[in-house]
Amino acid sequence: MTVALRMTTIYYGPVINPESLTAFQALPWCLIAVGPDGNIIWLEEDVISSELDAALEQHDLFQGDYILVELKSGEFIMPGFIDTHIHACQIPNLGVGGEDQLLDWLNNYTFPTEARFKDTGYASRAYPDIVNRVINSGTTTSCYYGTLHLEATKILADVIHKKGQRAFVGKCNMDRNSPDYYVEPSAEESLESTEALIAYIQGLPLTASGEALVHPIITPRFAISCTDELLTRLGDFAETVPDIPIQTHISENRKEIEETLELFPNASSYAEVYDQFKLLRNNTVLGHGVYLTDEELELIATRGAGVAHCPASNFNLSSGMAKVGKMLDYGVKVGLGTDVSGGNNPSMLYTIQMASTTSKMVAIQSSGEEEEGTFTNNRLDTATLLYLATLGGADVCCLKHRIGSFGSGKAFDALLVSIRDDTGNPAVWGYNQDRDFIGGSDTEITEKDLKEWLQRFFYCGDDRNIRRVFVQGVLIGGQEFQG
Ligand SMILES: O=c1[nH]c(=O)c2nc[nH]c2[nH]1
Ligand SMILES: [Zn+2]
Repeated sequence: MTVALRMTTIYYGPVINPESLTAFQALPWCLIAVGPDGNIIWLEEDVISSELDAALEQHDLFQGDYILVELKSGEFIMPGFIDTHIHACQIPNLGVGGEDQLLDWLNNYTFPTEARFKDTGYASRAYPDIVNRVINSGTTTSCYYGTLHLEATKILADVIHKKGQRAFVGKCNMDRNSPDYYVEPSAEESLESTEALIAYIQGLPLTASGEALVHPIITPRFAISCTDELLTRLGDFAETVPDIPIQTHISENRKEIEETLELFPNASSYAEVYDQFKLLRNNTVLGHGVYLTDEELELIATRGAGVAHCPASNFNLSSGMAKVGKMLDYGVKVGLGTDVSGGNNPSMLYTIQMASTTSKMVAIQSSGEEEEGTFTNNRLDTATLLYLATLGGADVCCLKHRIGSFGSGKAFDALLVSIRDDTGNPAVWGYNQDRDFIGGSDTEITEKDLKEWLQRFFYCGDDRNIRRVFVQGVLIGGQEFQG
Protein backbone atom coordinates (compact mmCIF):
# COMPACT_ATOMS: atom_id res chain seq x y z
CA MET A 1 0.00 0.00 0.00
CA THR A 2 1.26 3.50 -0.80
CA VAL A 3 1.85 5.56 2.33
CA ALA A 4 1.80 9.34 2.15
CA LEU A 5 5.17 10.85 2.94
CA ARG A 6 5.45 13.54 5.54
CA MET A 7 9.07 13.95 6.43
CA THR A 8 12.41 14.35 4.85
CA THR A 9 14.38 11.12 5.16
CA ILE A 10 18.16 11.14 5.17
CA TYR A 11 19.96 7.94 4.28
CA TYR A 12 23.54 7.54 5.44
CA GLY A 13 25.86 4.84 4.17
CA PRO A 14 27.54 3.43 1.08
CA VAL A 15 25.97 4.42 -2.25
CA ILE A 16 26.47 3.20 -5.80
CA ASN A 17 25.64 5.84 -8.39
CA PRO A 18 25.78 5.08 -12.14
CA GLU A 19 27.26 7.83 -14.31
CA SER A 20 27.83 6.58 -17.85
CA LEU A 21 28.34 3.44 -19.91
CA THR A 22 31.87 3.18 -18.54
CA ALA A 23 31.81 4.75 -15.08
CA PHE A 24 29.97 4.76 -11.79
CA GLN A 25 30.56 6.31 -8.40
CA ALA A 26 31.21 4.07 -5.41
CA LEU A 27 30.69 6.36 -2.42
CA PRO A 28 31.42 4.67 0.93
CA TRP A 29 30.18 7.55 3.10
CA CYS A 30 27.24 9.22 1.49
CA LEU A 31 24.24 11.21 2.67
CA ILE A 32 21.11 11.33 0.52
CA ALA A 33 18.26 13.59 1.61
CA VAL A 34 14.86 12.62 0.23
CA GLY A 35 12.07 15.16 0.52
CA PRO A 36 8.45 14.48 1.47
CA ASP A 37 7.59 14.30 -2.24
CA GLY A 38 10.06 11.46 -2.81
CA ASN A 39 12.53 13.54 -4.77
CA ILE A 40 16.17 13.83 -3.77
CA ILE A 41 16.91 17.22 -2.21
CA TRP A 42 20.67 16.86 -1.95
CA LEU A 43 23.41 14.30 -1.91
CA GLU A 44 26.68 14.69 -0.06
CA GLU A 45 29.72 12.49 -0.55
CA ASP A 46 32.58 11.62 1.81
CA VAL A 47 30.90 12.29 5.14
CA ILE A 48 32.79 10.09 7.60
CA SER A 49 30.87 9.15 10.73
CA SER A 50 32.74 11.55 13.05
CA GLU A 51 31.61 14.41 10.79
CA LEU A 52 28.00 13.32 10.40
CA ASP A 53 26.47 15.75 12.92
CA ALA A 54 28.38 18.70 11.49
CA ALA A 55 27.32 17.75 7.98
CA LEU A 56 23.66 17.60 8.99
CA GLU A 57 23.90 20.95 10.78
CA GLN A 58 25.25 22.57 7.65
CA HIS A 59 21.99 21.79 5.90
CA ASP A 60 19.96 23.76 8.45
CA LEU A 61 18.00 20.73 9.51
CA PHE A 62 16.27 20.69 12.84
CA GLN A 63 15.94 17.43 14.73
CA GLY A 64 12.37 16.28 14.41
CA ASP A 65 12.17 17.62 10.86
CA TYR A 66 13.78 14.56 9.43
CA ILE A 67 14.37 10.87 9.94
CA LEU A 68 17.95 9.62 9.76
CA VAL A 69 18.36 6.07 8.43
CA GLU A 70 21.87 4.73 8.98
CA LEU A 71 22.73 1.67 6.95
CA LYS A 72 24.11 -1.41 8.70
CA SER A 73 27.54 -2.78 7.82
CA GLY A 74 27.31 -4.74 4.60
CA GLU A 75 24.43 -2.65 3.24
CA PHE A 76 24.44 -0.15 0.40
CA ILE A 77 21.99 1.87 -1.67
CA MET A 78 21.76 1.87 -5.45
CA PRO A 79 19.15 2.96 -8.02
CA GLY A 80 16.33 0.50 -8.63
CA PHE A 81 16.38 -1.72 -11.69
CA ILE A 82 14.51 -0.73 -14.83
CA ASP A 83 13.07 -3.70 -16.71
CA THR A 84 12.42 -2.45 -20.24
CA HIS A 85 10.57 -5.57 -21.40
CA ILE A 86 8.39 -7.90 -19.34
CA HIS A 87 5.10 -9.72 -20.04
CA ALA A 88 3.28 -9.54 -16.69
CA CYS A 89 0.71 -12.05 -17.90
CA GLN A 90 3.37 -14.69 -18.58
CA ILE A 91 4.70 -15.00 -15.02
CA PRO A 92 2.34 -17.96 -14.40
CA ASN A 93 4.22 -19.75 -17.21
CA LEU A 94 7.78 -19.25 -15.94
CA GLY A 95 10.08 -22.16 -16.70
CA VAL A 96 7.62 -24.00 -18.94
CA GLY A 97 8.21 -24.71 -22.63
CA GLY A 98 11.83 -23.67 -23.00
CA GLU A 99 12.49 -26.57 -25.38
CA ASP A 100 10.53 -24.75 -28.09
CA GLN A 101 11.68 -21.85 -30.19
CA LEU A 102 9.71 -18.60 -30.34
CA LEU A 103 6.84 -19.27 -32.77
CA ASP A 104 6.08 -22.77 -31.43
CA TRP A 105 6.50 -21.55 -27.87
CA LEU A 106 3.92 -18.81 -28.47
CA ASN A 107 1.40 -21.27 -29.87
CA ASN A 108 2.01 -24.14 -27.48
CA TYR A 109 2.44 -22.35 -24.18
CA THR A 110 2.14 -18.59 -24.25
CA PHE A 111 -1.13 -17.86 -26.01
CA PRO A 112 -2.99 -20.41 -23.83
CA THR A 113 -1.44 -18.83 -20.70
CA GLU A 114 -2.41 -15.33 -21.78
CA ALA A 115 -5.93 -16.35 -22.86
CA ARG A 116 -6.79 -17.11 -19.23
CA PHE A 117 -6.79 -13.38 -18.48
CA LYS A 118 -10.10 -13.04 -20.32
CA ASP A 119 -11.45 -14.03 -16.92
CA THR A 120 -11.20 -10.82 -14.89
CA GLY A 121 -11.51 -12.82 -11.67
CA TYR A 122 -8.33 -14.66 -12.58
CA ALA A 123 -6.63 -11.35 -13.50
CA SER A 124 -7.62 -9.87 -10.13
CA ARG A 125 -6.20 -12.86 -8.29
CA ALA A 126 -3.03 -13.24 -10.35
CA TYR A 127 -1.80 -9.71 -10.98
CA PRO A 128 -1.20 -8.64 -7.33
CA ASP A 129 1.08 -11.62 -6.80
CA ILE A 130 2.76 -11.07 -10.16
CA VAL A 131 3.54 -7.43 -9.49
CA ASN A 132 4.79 -8.27 -5.98
CA ARG A 133 7.27 -10.74 -7.43
CA VAL A 134 8.57 -8.13 -9.83
CA ILE A 135 8.93 -5.45 -7.16
CA ASN A 136 10.60 -7.80 -4.69
CA SER A 137 13.13 -8.69 -7.38
CA GLY A 138 14.26 -5.06 -7.20
CA THR A 139 12.51 -3.66 -10.27
CA THR A 140 11.32 -0.14 -9.60
CA THR A 141 10.22 0.58 -13.19
CA SER A 142 8.76 -2.00 -15.60
CA CYS A 143 7.67 -1.79 -19.22
CA TYR A 144 4.81 -4.26 -18.97
CA TYR A 145 3.01 -6.10 -21.73
CA GLY A 146 -0.45 -7.19 -20.65
CA THR A 147 -2.66 -9.50 -22.66
CA LEU A 148 -4.94 -8.38 -25.50
CA HIS A 149 -7.77 -7.91 -22.96
CA LEU A 150 -8.77 -4.38 -22.05
CA GLU A 151 -10.39 -5.19 -18.70
CA ALA A 152 -7.58 -7.42 -17.46
CA THR A 153 -4.99 -4.82 -18.45
CA LYS A 154 -6.92 -2.15 -16.55
CA ILE A 155 -6.69 -4.45 -13.53
CA LEU A 156 -2.94 -4.74 -14.07
CA ALA A 157 -2.63 -0.95 -14.16
CA ASP A 158 -4.75 -0.65 -10.99
CA VAL A 159 -2.61 -3.16 -9.15
CA ILE A 160 0.64 -1.43 -10.11
CA HIS A 161 -0.81 1.93 -9.14
CA LYS A 162 -1.94 0.66 -5.74
CA LYS A 163 1.41 -0.92 -5.04
CA GLY A 164 3.23 2.27 -6.03
CA GLN A 165 5.55 0.88 -8.70
CA ARG A 166 6.61 3.03 -11.65
CA ALA A 167 5.55 1.44 -14.91
CA PHE A 168 4.43 1.57 -18.49
CA VAL A 169 1.45 -0.66 -19.22
CA GLY A 170 0.19 -1.75 -22.61
CA LYS A 171 -2.38 -4.18 -23.94
CA CYS A 172 -1.24 -6.25 -26.88
CA ASN A 173 -2.50 -5.34 -30.33
CA MET A 174 -2.84 -8.55 -32.33
CA ASP A 175 -5.43 -9.15 -35.03
CA ARG A 176 -3.91 -11.99 -37.07
CA ASN A 177 -1.69 -15.06 -37.05
CA SER A 178 -2.89 -15.93 -33.58
CA PRO A 179 -5.22 -18.74 -32.48
CA ASP A 180 -8.99 -18.26 -32.81
CA TYR A 181 -9.37 -18.22 -29.05
CA TYR A 182 -6.77 -15.46 -28.64
CA VAL A 183 -7.00 -12.83 -31.34
CA GLU A 184 -8.67 -9.43 -31.66
CA PRO A 185 -11.73 -9.34 -33.93
CA SER A 186 -10.61 -6.34 -35.99
CA ALA A 187 -8.04 -3.58 -36.32
CA GLU A 188 -10.70 -1.05 -35.42
CA GLU A 189 -11.57 -2.74 -32.13
CA SER A 190 -7.91 -3.21 -31.30
CA LEU A 191 -7.32 0.52 -31.61
CA GLU A 192 -10.52 1.34 -29.71
CA SER A 193 -9.51 -0.74 -26.72
CA THR A 194 -6.00 0.76 -26.83
CA GLU A 195 -7.48 4.25 -26.65
CA ALA A 196 -9.78 3.16 -23.83
CA LEU A 197 -6.82 1.77 -21.85
CA ILE A 198 -4.82 4.95 -22.36
CA ALA A 199 -7.73 7.07 -21.11
CA TYR A 200 -8.14 4.77 -18.12
CA ILE A 201 -4.47 4.87 -17.12
CA GLN A 202 -4.25 8.61 -17.60
CA GLY A 203 -7.26 8.95 -15.30
CA LEU A 204 -5.65 7.12 -12.37
CA PRO A 205 -5.14 9.36 -9.32
CA LEU A 206 -1.73 10.99 -8.97
CA THR A 207 0.55 9.82 -6.18
CA ALA A 208 1.58 11.83 -3.12
CA SER A 209 4.33 13.43 -5.21
CA GLY A 210 1.72 14.86 -7.57
CA GLU A 211 3.12 12.76 -10.37
CA ALA A 212 1.78 9.86 -12.39
CA LEU A 213 3.86 6.74 -11.90
CA VAL A 214 1.87 4.49 -14.23
CA HIS A 215 1.88 5.42 -17.90
CA PRO A 216 0.26 3.91 -20.97
CA ILE A 217 2.32 2.43 -23.80
CA ILE A 218 1.15 1.47 -27.29
CA THR A 219 1.91 -2.24 -27.75
CA PRO A 220 1.68 -3.82 -31.20
CA ARG A 221 2.77 -7.32 -30.17
CA PHE A 222 5.03 -7.89 -33.18
CA ALA A 223 4.73 -7.39 -36.91
CA ILE A 224 3.56 -10.97 -37.55
CA SER A 225 0.51 -10.59 -35.33
CA CYS A 226 -0.63 -7.25 -36.79
CA THR A 227 -2.34 -6.64 -40.12
CA ASP A 228 -1.28 -3.73 -42.30
CA GLU A 229 -4.54 -2.07 -41.36
CA LEU A 230 -3.83 -2.38 -37.65
CA LEU A 231 -0.27 -1.04 -37.99
CA THR A 232 -1.57 1.83 -40.14
CA ARG A 233 -4.19 2.74 -37.54
CA LEU A 234 -1.71 2.47 -34.69
CA GLY A 235 0.88 4.58 -36.53
CA ASP A 236 -1.68 7.27 -37.36
CA PHE A 237 -2.90 7.27 -33.78
CA ALA A 238 0.63 7.32 -32.35
CA GLU A 239 1.35 10.43 -34.41
CA THR A 240 -1.39 12.25 -32.48
CA VAL A 241 0.11 11.28 -29.10
CA PRO A 242 3.87 11.77 -29.53
CA ASP A 243 4.56 11.51 -25.79
CA ILE A 244 3.04 8.07 -25.41
CA PRO A 245 5.74 5.47 -25.95
CA ILE A 246 5.51 2.38 -28.13
CA GLN A 247 6.81 -1.11 -27.42
CA THR A 248 7.11 -4.14 -29.65
CA HIS A 249 9.39 -7.04 -30.56
CA ILE A 250 11.97 -7.02 -33.31
CA SER A 251 14.36 -9.48 -34.93
CA GLU A 252 14.35 -12.04 -32.14
CA ASN A 253 14.39 -15.33 -34.02
CA ARG A 254 15.42 -16.37 -37.55
CA LYS A 255 12.06 -17.92 -38.50
CA GLU A 256 10.23 -14.90 -37.15
CA ILE A 257 12.33 -12.58 -39.34
CA GLU A 258 11.73 -14.73 -42.41
CA GLU A 259 7.97 -14.72 -41.84
CA THR A 260 7.93 -10.97 -41.19
CA LEU A 261 9.71 -10.17 -44.44
CA GLU A 262 7.28 -12.41 -46.33
CA LEU A 263 4.31 -10.62 -44.77
CA PHE A 264 5.71 -7.17 -45.55
CA PRO A 265 7.32 -7.43 -49.00
CA ASN A 266 7.59 -3.65 -49.34
CA ALA A 267 10.00 -3.40 -46.44
CA SER A 268 13.67 -4.21 -46.91
CA SER A 269 14.16 -5.06 -43.23
CA TYR A 270 12.27 -5.77 -40.02
CA ALA A 271 13.08 -2.30 -38.64
CA GLU A 272 11.79 -0.74 -41.84
CA VAL A 273 8.40 -2.40 -41.30
CA TYR A 274 7.89 -0.40 -38.12
CA ASP A 275 9.41 2.69 -39.68
CA GLN A 276 7.03 2.54 -42.64
CA PHE A 277 4.10 2.53 -40.23
CA LYS A 278 5.47 5.51 -38.20
CA LEU A 279 6.10 3.29 -35.20
CA LEU A 280 9.85 3.78 -34.97
CA ARG A 281 10.63 6.92 -33.01
CA ASN A 282 12.53 8.25 -30.01
CA ASN A 283 10.20 6.62 -27.48
CA THR A 284 9.91 3.22 -29.15
CA VAL A 285 11.17 0.28 -27.08
CA LEU A 286 12.24 -2.61 -29.29
CA GLY A 287 12.50 -5.98 -27.57
CA HIS A 288 15.46 -8.22 -28.52
CA GLY A 289 17.13 -7.10 -31.78
CA VAL A 290 19.25 -10.25 -31.90
CA TYR A 291 19.77 -10.20 -35.67
CA LEU A 292 19.63 -6.49 -36.47
CA THR A 293 21.75 -5.58 -39.50
CA ASP A 294 24.09 -2.61 -39.69
CA GLU A 295 21.49 -0.73 -41.77
CA GLU A 296 18.81 -1.42 -39.18
CA LEU A 297 21.06 -0.26 -36.34
CA GLU A 298 21.70 2.93 -38.25
CA LEU A 299 17.99 3.46 -38.83
CA ILE A 300 17.14 2.76 -35.19
CA ALA A 301 19.87 5.13 -33.99
CA THR A 302 18.65 7.84 -36.38
CA ARG A 303 15.10 7.52 -35.11
CA GLY A 304 16.36 7.55 -31.49
CA ALA A 305 14.55 4.34 -30.60
CA GLY A 306 15.89 2.02 -27.88
CA VAL A 307 16.50 -1.70 -27.60
CA ALA A 308 15.51 -3.88 -24.66
CA HIS A 309 18.26 -6.51 -24.50
CA CYS A 310 16.70 -9.73 -23.21
CA PRO A 311 19.57 -12.20 -22.83
CA ALA A 312 17.85 -14.77 -20.59
CA SER A 313 14.99 -15.08 -23.05
CA ASN A 314 17.39 -15.27 -25.98
CA PHE A 315 19.11 -18.26 -24.38
CA ASN A 316 15.93 -19.88 -23.05
CA LEU A 317 14.15 -19.84 -26.43
CA SER A 318 17.39 -20.58 -28.32
CA SER A 319 16.95 -17.31 -30.22
CA GLY A 320 20.58 -16.22 -30.38
CA MET A 321 22.97 -13.76 -28.81
CA ALA A 322 22.34 -10.06 -29.35
CA LYS A 323 25.38 -7.95 -30.19
CA VAL A 324 24.86 -5.34 -27.52
CA GLY A 325 28.34 -3.87 -27.87
CA LYS A 326 27.70 -3.16 -31.52
CA MET A 327 24.34 -1.53 -30.73
CA LEU A 328 26.12 0.77 -28.29
CA ASP A 329 28.81 1.66 -30.83
CA TYR A 330 26.05 2.60 -33.29
CA GLY A 331 24.69 4.98 -30.66
CA VAL A 332 21.52 2.97 -30.04
CA LYS A 333 19.99 3.38 -26.57
CA VAL A 334 20.02 0.03 -24.75
CA GLY A 335 18.37 -1.21 -21.56
CA LEU A 336 17.85 -4.69 -20.15
CA GLY A 337 14.65 -6.74 -20.17
CA THR A 338 13.72 -9.93 -18.37
CA ASP A 339 11.20 -10.75 -21.13
CA VAL A 340 9.31 -13.05 -18.80
CA SER A 341 8.42 -15.74 -19.65
CA GLY A 342 10.56 -16.10 -22.74
CA GLY A 343 13.06 -15.20 -20.03
CA ASN A 344 12.86 -17.73 -17.23
CA ASN A 345 13.25 -15.35 -14.30
CA PRO A 346 11.62 -12.04 -13.32
CA SER A 347 14.89 -10.97 -11.72
CA MET A 348 16.94 -8.19 -13.29
CA LEU A 349 19.95 -9.53 -11.38
CA TYR A 350 19.63 -12.79 -13.31
CA THR A 351 19.27 -10.72 -16.48
CA ILE A 352 22.48 -8.84 -15.66
CA GLN A 353 24.26 -12.18 -15.22
CA MET A 354 22.92 -13.43 -18.56
CA ALA A 355 23.91 -10.16 -20.26
CA SER A 356 27.42 -10.65 -18.90
CA THR A 357 27.51 -14.26 -20.15
CA THR A 358 26.16 -13.26 -23.57
CA SER A 359 28.79 -10.59 -23.99
CA LYS A 360 31.54 -13.00 -22.94
CA MET A 361 30.34 -15.56 -25.47
CA VAL A 362 30.20 -12.90 -28.20
CA ALA A 363 33.75 -11.87 -27.25
CA ILE A 364 34.97 -15.49 -27.25
CA GLN A 365 33.43 -16.08 -30.67
CA SER A 366 35.10 -13.02 -32.15
CA SER A 367 38.88 -12.60 -32.35
CA GLY A 368 39.21 -13.06 -28.63
CA GLU A 369 41.18 -9.83 -28.50
CA GLU A 370 39.61 -7.03 -26.50
CA GLU A 371 39.76 -3.85 -28.53
CA GLU A 372 40.16 -0.56 -26.62
CA GLY A 373 37.68 2.28 -27.07
CA THR A 374 34.86 0.16 -28.52
CA PHE A 375 32.10 -2.04 -27.19
CA THR A 376 31.70 -4.21 -30.29
CA ASN A 377 32.79 -7.79 -29.57
CA ASN A 378 34.02 -6.85 -26.09
CA ARG A 379 32.62 -8.26 -22.88
CA LEU A 380 30.47 -5.88 -20.85
CA ASP A 381 32.03 -5.00 -17.51
CA THR A 382 30.30 -4.13 -14.24
CA ALA A 383 30.05 -0.40 -15.04
CA THR A 384 28.35 -1.08 -18.37
CA LEU A 385 25.98 -3.69 -16.94
CA LEU A 386 25.05 -1.33 -14.10
CA TYR A 387 24.37 1.41 -16.62
CA LEU A 388 22.19 -0.84 -18.81
CA ALA A 389 20.13 -1.99 -15.81
CA THR A 390 19.55 1.55 -14.54
CA LEU A 391 20.37 4.71 -16.52
CA GLY A 392 20.34 2.93 -19.88
CA GLY A 393 16.84 1.61 -19.17
CA ALA A 394 15.80 5.09 -18.06
CA ASP A 395 17.07 6.47 -21.37
CA VAL A 396 15.13 3.84 -23.32
CA CYS A 397 11.98 4.87 -21.39
CA CYS A 398 12.78 8.58 -21.92
CA LEU A 399 12.93 9.01 -18.14
CA LYS A 400 16.64 9.64 -17.69
CA HIS A 401 15.90 13.05 -16.17
CA ARG A 402 13.87 11.39 -13.37
CA ILE A 403 15.33 7.97 -12.62
CA GLY A 404 18.29 5.63 -13.14
CA SER A 405 20.78 7.47 -10.91
CA PHE A 406 20.84 9.75 -7.88
CA GLY A 407 21.08 13.52 -8.05
CA SER A 408 19.16 16.46 -6.67
CA GLY A 409 15.71 16.74 -8.21
CA LYS A 410 15.63 13.12 -9.33
CA ALA A 411 13.19 10.60 -7.88
CA PHE A 412 14.41 8.35 -5.09
CA ASP A 413 13.76 5.03 -6.83
CA ALA A 414 16.22 2.88 -4.98
CA LEU A 415 17.25 -0.46 -3.54
CA LEU A 416 18.70 -1.06 -0.12
CA VAL A 417 20.98 -4.01 -0.78
CA SER A 418 22.58 -6.22 1.83
CA ILE A 419 25.50 -8.56 1.36
CA ARG A 420 25.41 -9.58 5.01
CA ASP A 421 25.48 -13.25 5.89
CA ASP A 422 22.12 -12.95 7.59
CA THR A 423 20.39 -12.59 4.20
CA GLY A 424 20.77 -16.37 3.91
CA ASN A 425 22.24 -16.28 0.41
CA PRO A 426 25.00 -18.91 0.48
CA ALA A 427 26.68 -17.54 -2.66
CA VAL A 428 27.57 -14.23 -1.04
CA TRP A 429 30.52 -14.32 1.36
CA GLY A 430 29.44 -11.24 3.14
CA TYR A 431 29.63 -9.30 6.35
CA ASN A 432 29.29 -11.27 9.56
CA GLN A 433 29.33 -9.81 13.07
CA ASP A 434 32.10 -12.16 14.14
CA ARG A 435 34.29 -11.53 11.18
CA ASP A 436 35.59 -8.41 9.53
CA PHE A 437 34.23 -7.97 6.07
CA ILE A 438 36.56 -9.53 3.56
CA GLY A 439 38.69 -6.72 2.15
CA GLY A 440 38.54 -4.49 5.20
CA SER A 441 36.80 -3.91 8.50
CA ASP A 442 33.33 -2.41 8.48
CA THR A 443 34.64 0.88 9.81
CA GLU A 444 37.07 1.26 6.94
CA ILE A 445 35.06 0.68 3.83
CA THR A 446 36.95 1.88 0.80
CA GLU A 447 35.78 2.63 -2.71
CA LYS A 448 37.43 -0.61 -3.81
CA ASP A 449 35.52 -2.63 -1.16
CA LEU A 450 32.24 -1.10 -2.26
CA LYS A 451 32.92 -1.92 -5.91
CA GLU A 452 33.48 -5.53 -4.82
CA TRP A 453 30.24 -5.50 -2.85
CA LEU A 454 28.45 -4.49 -6.04
CA GLN A 455 30.14 -7.36 -7.91
CA ARG A 456 29.15 -9.87 -5.22
CA PHE A 457 25.57 -8.62 -5.50
CA PHE A 458 25.51 -8.58 -9.30
CA TYR A 459 27.06 -11.96 -9.97
CA CYS A 460 25.99 -13.95 -6.87
CA GLY A 461 23.04 -12.04 -5.48
CA ASP A 462 19.35 -12.81 -5.54
CA ASP A 463 16.20 -11.32 -4.07
CA ARG A 464 17.30 -12.27 -0.55
CA ASN A 465 19.89 -9.51 -0.88
CA ILE A 466 17.27 -6.92 -1.81
CA ARG A 467 16.08 -5.72 1.58
CA ARG A 468 14.05 -2.62 0.69
CA VAL A 469 12.65 -1.30 -2.56
CA PHE A 470 11.67 2.37 -2.85
CA VAL A 471 9.78 4.16 -5.59
CA GLN A 472 9.42 7.93 -5.41
CA GLY A 473 10.75 7.73 -1.86
CA VAL A 474 8.10 5.25 -0.71
CA LEU A 475 9.00 1.79 0.59
CA ILE A 476 7.02 -0.62 -1.59
CA GLY A 477 8.82 -3.97 -1.36
CA GLY A 478 11.86 -6.05 -0.51
CA GLN A 479 12.61 -8.67 2.14
CA GLU A 480 12.03 -6.21 5.01
CA PHE A 481 8.75 -4.88 3.64
CA GLN A 482 5.63 -5.83 5.52
CA GLY A 483 3.00 -4.29 3.30
O1 LIG B 1 9.88 -13.33 -26.39
C1 LIG B 1 8.76 -13.07 -26.88
N1 LIG B 1 7.65 -13.16 -26.11
C2 LIG B 1 6.42 -12.90 -26.59
O2 LIG B 1 5.44 -13.01 -25.87
C3 LIG B 1 6.34 -12.51 -27.95
N2 LIG B 1 5.31 -12.19 -28.74
C4 LIG B 1 5.84 -11.89 -29.94
N3 LIG B 1 7.17 -12.04 -29.94
C5 LIG B 1 7.51 -12.43 -28.70
N4 LIG B 1 8.69 -12.71 -28.16
ZN1 LIG C 1 8.68 -10.24 -25.14
